[in-house]
Order: sequence, then C-alpha cells, then structure tokens
Amino acid sequence: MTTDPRATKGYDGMNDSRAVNDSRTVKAYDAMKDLGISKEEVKPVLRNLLKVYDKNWELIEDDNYRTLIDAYFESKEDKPEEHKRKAPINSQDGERPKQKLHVADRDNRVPSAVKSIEVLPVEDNDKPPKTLKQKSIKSFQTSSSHKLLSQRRLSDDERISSLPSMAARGQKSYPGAASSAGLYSEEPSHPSIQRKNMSSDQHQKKITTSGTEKPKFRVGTASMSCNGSLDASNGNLSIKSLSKVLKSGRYVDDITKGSENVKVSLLDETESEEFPKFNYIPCNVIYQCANVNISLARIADEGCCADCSGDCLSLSFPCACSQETGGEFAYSSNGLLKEKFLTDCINEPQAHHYVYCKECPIERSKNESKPEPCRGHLVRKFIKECWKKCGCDMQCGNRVVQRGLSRKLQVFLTDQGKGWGVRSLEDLPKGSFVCEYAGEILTNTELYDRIVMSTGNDRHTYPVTLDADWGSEVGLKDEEALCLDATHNGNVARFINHRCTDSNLIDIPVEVETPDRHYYHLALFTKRNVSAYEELTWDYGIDFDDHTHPIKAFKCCCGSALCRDKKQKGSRSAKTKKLKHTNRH
Ligand SMILES: C[S@@+](CC[C@H](N)C(=O)[O-])C[C@H]1O[C@@H](n2cnc3c(N)ncnc32)[C@H](O)[C@@H]1O
Repeated sequence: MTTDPRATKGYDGMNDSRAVNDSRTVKAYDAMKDLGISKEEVKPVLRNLLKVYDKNWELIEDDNYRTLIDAYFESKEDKPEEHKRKAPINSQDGERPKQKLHVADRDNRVPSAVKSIEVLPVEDNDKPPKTLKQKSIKSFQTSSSHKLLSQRRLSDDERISSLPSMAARGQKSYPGAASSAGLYSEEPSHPSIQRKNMSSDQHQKKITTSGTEKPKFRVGTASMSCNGSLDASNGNLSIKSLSKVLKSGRYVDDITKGSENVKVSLLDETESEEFPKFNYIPCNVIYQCANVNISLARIADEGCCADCSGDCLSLSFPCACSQETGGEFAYSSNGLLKEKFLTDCINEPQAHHYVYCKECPIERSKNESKPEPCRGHLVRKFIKECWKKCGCDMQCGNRVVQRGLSRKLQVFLTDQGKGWGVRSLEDLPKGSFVCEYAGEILTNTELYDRIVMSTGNDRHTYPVTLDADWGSEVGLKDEEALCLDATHNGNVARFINHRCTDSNLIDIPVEVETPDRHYYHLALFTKRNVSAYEELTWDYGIDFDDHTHPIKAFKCCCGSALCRDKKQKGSRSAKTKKLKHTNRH
C-alpha cells in the first residue's frame, strides 16, 4: 500500500500545490508580522520575489525569511524608484538567480554585516551596481601587517602541539579553529558545528551603542520574532532602524569563527576604528620554544580522582582534586566561584604575598649579562580542575574553565579612547566564569624578541606573564618562563580593557592539564554582580611608574577613582601598587 498522496484517486495536484503555497504565504506574512510589518506591505515584495525566484519558496523561507526581510527593507530604502527596483536580480547577466542572494549566517541571526552583494534594478541593468547589504569587511585573518608573525608563521607541527584543552573543551571538532581562515570568510560553516548548551535564550541578541548604556534596540532572532518593544519611544530602535544601523555601522555575528560554544558578536556603530587584525583561537597554542609538558604520566594518581564518577561536587567528601584548594572545591554547585575563595583571591595583593626570584627571567631578558634584582611576583591562589585522568564526567562541577565560553559576550567600541572593549549581553552574577585569556604560549625570551623587533605600529599589545609560581623556583630555565601573547592569535579576552584596582573581573590561575606551575590557564571571573552591557574590565597589574619596562605603558583612561596612572588628570595615586603581572599593554 502506498502512502503517497499523489497516488490516491482523485488527487488534484494543482489544488494541492496552491494550498501549499497559500499556507506558505500565510506563514511568510506571519513571520513578517512578528517584525511589525503588515501583510499589505509584504505582499508586493513577496510577489516580486516569487517571480524572481521562479516560485522557489525554499530560497525565500530560508533563514527565517531573511531574503524576504532584506528585500522588504531594500524596497523601503528605494521608495522613489520602487517602480524600477522590484526585486534583487543578479546584476551581471540579469538572469534569475539560481541561488539565494545572501550567504546566510547560522542560527537565524540578525542579517550579518559582512557580506556585500551587488544588485541592479530589474529593468535597468545599465545603472551602476548597488550594494544591497553591508559593506564588505576585511578579513580578520592574520595578515602581512602582523610583522612579527609574518616572518615566521606557525608550522603545522607547532599547531598540532596546541594544548589538549582544545579537545577537552566542549568535546567537539573545531574545523579550522586554529587556522588562519578569515573571520569574515563567506564560506559556509561546517555543518557539523553544533553549538552545545545553547538555549534559545542564548540566541537572543541585544545591541547597544557603548559602555553601560541600555540597548538602543533589541532583536529576538531565534524564531524571527522581535521583541514587542521595538519602537523609538522606549529607547529601542525599530526593526527598520536596525536595518539602517547595520548599514551605517558594522556588525559581525561571530568573531570566533564557530570555534566557541557560543557566538561572540562585534558591534561598531561609528566606523571610526579599524577592525582588529588577529586570528581567533579559542585556547592557548604553543608558539615554538615553550616547554609545556602535558602527559598523563606526570599526574600522580593521588593528584587526580580516578575513582570518582559523575559530579565531584556532589560527593560528601571532596575528592583528591580539592586538595589544592584546601580540601574544598573553588566552585559551588551553581557553577560560580565560592564567596570565600573569591574574596581570598581579591584580597591577595598584599606585600607578604610577593616572592622574589633569585634571578628573575624578566630582568634577565632585559639585560642578560647584568640582570636587575627581581621586582617581585604575586603568590597566587590556584583553582585546580578535574581532568582526563579523573573518573568524573565533563559536566562535573569542578570543570568550568575547560568547558569554555558560555556567556553572551560582545566586542564593542568604547567611547573613552580605549579602543575596543568587551561587554556581556546578560547579567553576570558574582563569581561567574567569563572567559580564559587565550593566546600564543611564548617563552619570556621569545616575547622580548618580539617586542624588540616590533616597529611600534601595533597600537595595542597583549602579553601576560605566567609568573604565578616563579618565586618558588630556584633556576627557572628560559623555556619554563612563559607568557601568553594574544596580539596576533587570541580569543575574546584580548579585547578586555584595563581598569585600575576596582575592575569588575579578576584573573585567577587555573591548573588543568599539568601539575607544574610553569604553565597554567588564566581565567577571568566576575568580582561582583555585573549588569548586562556594563563594560568588562580587569586590572592588568601595570606599574605605571616603572619606566624601565620594555613595553611602554598606555595613558590610562580607566576612569577609576583609584587609577594608578599619575599622568592622568585627577587620578589619585593608588594606595595599592600592584605588581600582580608584569605585563604591559
Ligand atoms: C588587551 S588590549 C584591550 C583591547 C584594546 N582596547 C583594543 O582595541 O584592541 C590592551 C590595549 O587596550 C588599550 N587599553 C586598555 N585599557 C586601557 C585603559 N584603561 N586606558 C587606555 N587604554 C587602554 C591599550 O592600548 C592597551 O594596549
């Protein structure tokens, strides 16, 4: 017996297809209604599209009717010549497009600002092509403008030597994650990339101008239904204005190239700043000489919880992995840092917490024959997470940093002269993990070679010294004195700006794969509750009075009452002169 309706007696193919089309039309009207666009307005646009696409509904329905939406806004923009400009048509040959004109983003997001498609009015192929969508945005890909890296690009072998946290994190493949593929590549993403742990709520997008301002418009995109408050009266822009902003400003849907669990957007409404050129990497990668020795054999059995299963946080007796944090885990069952642990970390920078190297790698790299005395390194509290030798599963509450990003972050252009910054699009409770500081793992010497070779054209620099345990070592070899440099290869943390003393984030060292402390992860957590759209900042630990440092300190515009940069008008000299990191940005 067949179940094909076309085989049943009396089947009227014509009527059926009309019925299907009618229901598709109704659905299209409904989708547009959700955006506040009436059926009457949509009708002529839809009719044109159906004509142009030869009734190929798939092309119109794809990406939650993105083509229809674009065509609608296009028709509005060109109202005076509407009679000419019925629908987008391929400008080159005037033929009907066989494919959709726009390259769609995943997850039905706001139309991406990164594609440029040229179209001509239907009946006037002589007119110069007009850009239908956003202007084309240059690739983020590491380019020849990166003087230091371009002299010696990472070889495949070096890339292979990237840390295993890559695999541990999120248990998924990262096609091209550490490659130099451009962030704005129009190549469709690999279909196998699935964003795990992503609720529909996480798809919601709010976009604001800058700093702690409330969003000017917010768009719900998961089901293509917009938030009801899309009007200017309550400070939000209408969906029509969204189209305009996307055309005048620049918006990037996901700077991570799909390599993180969640997307990280970038918004620049001013177009005043050049796009940063760097290669997005979700986790640290060894550049060349760093000795990062990761092997299961180096983790003693008593240093892991091989007998555990499930979630270590649910045990009545904390397992071996809690020893590092005094027999208690750093995290509580809600995934946040425990209050006491966080408070201890925040209160760390006190004089007695500094240790001094016998021969400091930093001073040695400045002057090898006659190094200056060590300026001190802060003794840090570490978090120790369960890892591969442990019996627990990936959802264990003592595996937070290794699971990667889970918050909705956005890179935006600050208006205080600090360049790009980062904000969260959702409220973050105190103790939340925000992101890791990821970059190339360099030896201290490699870093200083880079600095010396730099012509100073890199306005922003991004090295962080991994010196949390230097003081306990007698003769730290160069290949063990490590730092992270996110200038050319880094993650979202490379955009987080500095704020003296009262920043809302704190960096905490995290031991994951290796028990020695030459190499560790640097994770950023909230020090207090942080509201959505507040700029995220951390204290780089710069000593603004150290004029011998090879990296010249920037003029601090953090605006804090506790700003340590005395050059800044009105800034007070800080009581707490921190030397937490020796990095200079
Ligand atoms: C890690 S990057 C942060 C992202 C950077 N704003 C950008 O546009 O790429 C560090 C650089 O940002 C700038 N910056 C960060 N915090 C700043 C502050 N408080 N005042 C002035 N400039 C700052 C400095 O140029 C510094 O070298």
